[in-house]
Amino acid sequence: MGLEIRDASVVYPAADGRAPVEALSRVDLTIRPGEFAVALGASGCGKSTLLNLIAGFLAPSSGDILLNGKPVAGPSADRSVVFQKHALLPWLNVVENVAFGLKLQGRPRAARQEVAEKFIGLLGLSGFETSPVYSLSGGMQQRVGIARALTSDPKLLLMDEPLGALDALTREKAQELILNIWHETQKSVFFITHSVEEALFMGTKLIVMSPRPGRIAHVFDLPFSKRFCDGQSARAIKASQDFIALREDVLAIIFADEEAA
Ligand SMILES: Nc1ncnc2c1ncn2[C@@H]1O[C@H](COP(=O)(O)OP(=O)(O)OP(=O)(O)O)[C@@H](O)[C@H]1O
Repeated sequence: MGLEIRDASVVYPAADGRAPVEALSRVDLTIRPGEFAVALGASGCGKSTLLNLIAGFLAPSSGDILLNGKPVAGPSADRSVVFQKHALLPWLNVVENVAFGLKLQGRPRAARQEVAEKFIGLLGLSGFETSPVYSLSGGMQQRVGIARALTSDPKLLLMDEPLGALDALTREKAQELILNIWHETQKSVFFITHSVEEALFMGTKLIVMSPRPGRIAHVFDLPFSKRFCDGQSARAIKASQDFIALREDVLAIIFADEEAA
């Protein structure tokens, strides 16, 4: 059943003498179990607002957000969020950061340790358990943030430009790592990016959004992440004819939307 958004709109009220902002207008979206949905679009088209709705940080002005048929009434452990700025606790080490949510839930120390070790291994951070997080590279810190998000075993992983601050090479490696984890854990994902290439490579569903008012303008099914999980190399996929053709089509759509706005 997964996540279902029905005719959802968000209006931020007028403030400081400015007019109200229609950040999202009449959005319909379904994210099925195991689906990797990627939202792409110009700045201000409502991507983060959509993520905040799904996370339960924000209620829609109208419409419905349903998870497995039940209305989303606020944040919950079944939806974990990874932000661009990883929001780690700098005075704690890697394992303490990864286990932090479990500690808040009151899980016993041994159980916390076991779950944290599992995800530290999955994210390729073994050997760094006791390192203070400030001593790690940006890419490693982001992996700590992803490991922490996975510890609550969320049904849906929400990622707001998680790789935006990484250098190009680290970013490509992180894309592959996230796809491998997605494939292994079969989670549903909602992922925001500004990179067309990243969106096409990672998603099974591409949501192209337009601004003023923010809305879903186009939805595409994507085959490329499945090819990666079936063993094709990321470079070969990104250099393939159909990938390049779709990348150009999507860029043309985004530029046309920009000019029309
Ligand atoms: N709390 C708020 N109060 C008023 N307006 C807001 C608020 N948050 C966002 N907005 C406005 O709503 C619109 C959508 O913002 P949102 O952050 O969702 O877009 P975005 O696509 O995520 O942008 P970006 O890519 O720059 O992060 C923008 O016009 C923004 O200025």
